[in-house]
Amino acid sequence: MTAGTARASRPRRLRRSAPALTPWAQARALARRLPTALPPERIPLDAAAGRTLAAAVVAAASLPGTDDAAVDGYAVRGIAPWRVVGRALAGHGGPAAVAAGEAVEIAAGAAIPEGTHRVVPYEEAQRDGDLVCTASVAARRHIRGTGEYAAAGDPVLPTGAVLTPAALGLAAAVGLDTVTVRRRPSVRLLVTGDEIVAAGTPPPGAVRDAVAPMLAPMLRGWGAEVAAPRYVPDQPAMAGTAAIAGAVHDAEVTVVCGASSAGPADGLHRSLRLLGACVHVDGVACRPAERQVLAQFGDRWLVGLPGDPYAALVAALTLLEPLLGGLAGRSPAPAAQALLMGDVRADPRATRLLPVVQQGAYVLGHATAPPWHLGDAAQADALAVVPSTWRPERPVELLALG
Ligand SMILES: Nc1nc2c(c(=O)[nH]1)N[C@H]1C(S)=C(S)[C@@H](COP(=O)(O)OP(=O)(O)OC[C@H]3O[C@@H](n4cnc5c(N)ncnc54)[C@H](O)[C@@H]3O)O[C@H]1N2
Ligand code: MOO
Repeated sequence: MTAGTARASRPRRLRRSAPALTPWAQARALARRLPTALPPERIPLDAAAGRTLAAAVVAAASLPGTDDAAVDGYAVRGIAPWRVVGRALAGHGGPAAVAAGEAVEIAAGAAIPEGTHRVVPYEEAQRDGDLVCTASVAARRHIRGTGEYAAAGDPVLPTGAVLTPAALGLAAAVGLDTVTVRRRPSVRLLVTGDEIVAAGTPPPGAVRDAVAPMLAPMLRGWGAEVAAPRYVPDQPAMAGTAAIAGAVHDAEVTVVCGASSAGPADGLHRSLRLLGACVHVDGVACRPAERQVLAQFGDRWLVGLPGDPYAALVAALTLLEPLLGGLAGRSPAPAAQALLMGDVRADPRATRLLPVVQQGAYVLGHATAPPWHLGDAAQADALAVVPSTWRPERPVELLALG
């Protein structure tokens, strides 16, 4: 078992009485900082979307690879008028050099013949037989210099960056077929509760699982490899402990939904004690989703989410998103901020997380969102983080809903 060394990360021993709550921002920071990034692997570009770079992308080729035309037109040398002596098409070469008073009709992307100093775009050129001239005295040369955007050997994307579609295009543009990324963390979700059904219309007394359908795509969006959820009964209690032991063995991150409170069927804490977990966070000072858990078994992690679906969403954004970011070695993105309008008040004892809708430069929040209902979150653009000290004129941080 690896215990954190910093004071803030020292694990708390599980107690029967209510443990002290970790402040929301501190819980997030711990989840981000405690894990060690997974090992790197080299993979093809077409498998790398959404992965995190474990090494900078370094240009193998200069971009552009040669001085080339930025527009279609005439590459010219000397003073107008110019006599057109040939054509240069991209990928096909053309006249290697021209003399003063000569021009080459050129396609965008074609290497410019030696000696030409400017490309006159078609729309600025007047052609008459072999001759071409221009009335434009524009200073733009319309020539891209070799390595103007990247020289071979230049880093073009830093370690920790997420490979977006544009980033993959850039890696290809500088001549790469593979990239070095972090291995994806594997995640197993355990959905607890005798009342929970995985599919169909729930009969009276049963509750349809709302958490696995919500969490699986979020986890994939955060770069995880997500195994099929397992449904775990509350009874017998050992079933939960065995399910957790199995999941911790199989996956880097185990997520337990429900059973995090102190009710008669809520066995998570008992299982953690039996399995010798190192508990870093046991309750977070936020509304909703106070009952969240972050625990460690060696290099394996467990996050406990409250069963109520909106509270589970809040807890996933509080602990799971930064934990997966830490395991993937991802550089934290700067937090989006906005001014918050609506009938909202801070809670003096906790950070509130509210679904908000974008309204121009502002976001609009509702006074409360009940922990058990996803109605507002399902139509929200983000969750706003409302600290206990918040005042209406202060911008709030926004958490993207994926
Ligand atoms: N004495 C107290 N009791 C409770 C408190 C409290 O402060 N004092 N807090 C309540 C709150 S708030 C929450 S949240 C729950 C957290 O409890 P658990 O994490 O143990 O969750 P469960 O009891 O298993 O379930 C709570 C609720 O959510 C429904 N649920 C569970 N899983 C799912 C799912 N996958 N999909 C949809 N709905 C789910 C479940 O049926 C319950 O209604 O503790 C309270 N108790
Ligand atoms: O505290 Mo519960 O975790 O909000 O719904």
